[in-house]
Amino acid sequence: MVTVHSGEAPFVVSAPGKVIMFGEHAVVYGKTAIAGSVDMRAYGLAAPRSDQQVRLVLPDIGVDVQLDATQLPRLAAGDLAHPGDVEALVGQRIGVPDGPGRTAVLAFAYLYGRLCAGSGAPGLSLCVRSLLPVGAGLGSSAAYSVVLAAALLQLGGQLQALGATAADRRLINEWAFQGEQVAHGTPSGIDNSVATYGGFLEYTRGRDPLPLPSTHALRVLITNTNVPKSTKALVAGVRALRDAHPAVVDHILDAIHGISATASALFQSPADGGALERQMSDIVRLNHALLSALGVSHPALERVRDITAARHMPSKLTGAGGGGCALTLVPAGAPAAAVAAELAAEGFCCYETVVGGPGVAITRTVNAVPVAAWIAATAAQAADIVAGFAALSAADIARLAPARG
Ligand SMILES: Nc1ncnc2c1ncn2[C@@H]1O[C@H](COP(=O)(O)OP(=O)(O)OP(=O)(O)O)[C@@H](O)[C@H]1O
Ligand SMILES: C[C@@](O)(CCO)CC(=O)[O-]
Ligand SMILES: [Mg+2]
Repeated sequence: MVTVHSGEAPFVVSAPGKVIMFGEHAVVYGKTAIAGSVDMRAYGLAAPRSDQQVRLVLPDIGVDVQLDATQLPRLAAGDLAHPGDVEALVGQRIGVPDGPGRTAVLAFAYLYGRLCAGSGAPGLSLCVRSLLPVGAGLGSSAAYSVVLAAALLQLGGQLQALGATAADRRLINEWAFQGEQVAHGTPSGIDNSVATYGGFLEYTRGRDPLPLPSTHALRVLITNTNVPKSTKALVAGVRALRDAHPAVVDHILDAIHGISATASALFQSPADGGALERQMSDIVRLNHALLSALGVSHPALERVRDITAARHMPSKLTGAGGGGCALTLVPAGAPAAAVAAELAAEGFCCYETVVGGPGVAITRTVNAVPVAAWIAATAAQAADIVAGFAALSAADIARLAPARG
């Protein structure tokens, strides 16, 4: 039987991962990138509690920590001025264990410290599960960060309408960006923006992300080459090439900007599906060729490209390159399953997904049934609501996603 903590009713927050469609690397130099949300999401169950205990459960990465809310320090804006500040302020104070979950716990403790800590701080149990692969370039850290920010803002009564208003989204995005900063230091902000707003975004550093009012949902195949990559090293490699050959590399970056501008116009155009697919195919091929010229492709990414090109499906690397993921456009009627099988036979992992789905969402009900009762019915053997949520199958977790608009 699932027990519910007293106080406010439990709620579920979810946020999508991202795929960069066009403009990676060039975005570092102030050029425009286009990214979209994928239909794989992170899901957080927030169960408010009245005993001032704070429990964070992250089953995907083996974290289950319980902290006394009065132990968690209240943090101020300047506390994230230097990398390592959060580590010093929070990590040592509350004794966060070393290991792969350390960053995730620190990001939570930082956001709780900024948004909730202090006298009368609310207690909660928060369990986050994700259907996104971790560290594969699909923005799992940003989806996690958006879930944290939205849950804590909701708990603190700072959202107007369960994250649905423009002001709510702006607030969630701002705080999620800070969560990403705890983890990464200097993220561009594109990942948390997509996880918050969903859909397609036009993103240029230093400007507000521009949601593209697209009516075209795109079917794509995302292939994880499973080749580990270092975003930092790849970005540094492009910088070294640009320093050595500015006159050449700046033209490549400008050309990539032109691709993003073309894509932005296409997403907003009333072009029919066929015309859109033809033009998108051209710019996918061009963008990959330009990224390859910048030295950020990899033999595994070229292999994905060759296999899909043979079936008339264009691919490009997505994210930093050097391994990680490739993005393949799936035109209507294309044999996606056959290509996915061929790619899987080479040891790659494929996900077919639709780009451009909903952003952050907070819900208190599942098909009109209160979250707690739905979890109780779905995970009947679990001892409490968090254990129930942790026990849900991936298919059940996916049922908590908002419907496409
Ligand atoms: N399911 C999850 N549970 C808890 N923490 C998670 C989860 N998914 C991601 N994270 C956090 O995000 C980190 C991985 O983020 P990282 O930025 O390295 O990869 P990514 O976001 O998947 O890829 P990219 O940033 O290149 O798109 C994890 O170490 C953890 O801190
Ligand atoms: C390579 C890059 O453009 C995208 C990595 O996902 C780096 C960045 O934008 O911070
Ligand atoms: Mg990330």
